[in-house]
Amino acid sequence: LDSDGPGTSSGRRVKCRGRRQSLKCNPDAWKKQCKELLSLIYEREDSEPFRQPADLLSYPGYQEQEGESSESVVPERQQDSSLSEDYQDVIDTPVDFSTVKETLEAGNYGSPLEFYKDVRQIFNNSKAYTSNKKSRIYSMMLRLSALFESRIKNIISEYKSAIQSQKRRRPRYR
Ligand SMILES: Cc1ccc(C(=O)N2CCN(C(=O)NCC(F)(F)F)CC2)o1
Repeated sequence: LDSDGPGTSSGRRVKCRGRRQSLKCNPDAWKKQCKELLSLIYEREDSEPFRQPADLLSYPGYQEQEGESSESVVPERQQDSSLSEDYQDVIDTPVDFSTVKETLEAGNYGSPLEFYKDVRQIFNNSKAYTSNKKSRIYSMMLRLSALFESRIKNIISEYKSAIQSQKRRRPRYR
């Protein structure tokens, strides 16, 4: 992501002379691009487990129902050790796509790098929480992460070169 791209080391990036909106020079273009990427993620079924905060309530039957005898039949899923520990005990920084979406729409990300950091936390939490690399949710995360990484790298490199070309140009007096 750090490669400057052609023509930026020596002279000015003539591509960005005075036409910010249409070319790859608009340092604010990343916001719309990240919103579009987030919509694409929401369209994927793979994102379903990551669209709202994870907690054991989302797994009905994992909580002792009121008045249920202590020898309640354990749903067979509970035997999957990957879910036996409380999510909040394992994960220090819970984050899901609904919080990322809110932050982006509120304009509370200063750059696509901050957006990238939060989304990567979603994926890292899933890696940390699973104890079974074959679990369905983990495999959903892997597919979603591959899609995300393939799209975010261009958003970030365009943002970085827009910033670079902004630094080299003469200050414009409004
Ligand atoms: C078995 C396994 C391995 C890794 C994960 C994982 O990444 N989790 C835990 C479950 N989870 C939710 O509980 N999500 C909330 C709702 F409502 F979608 F279920 C998503 C995050 O889970």
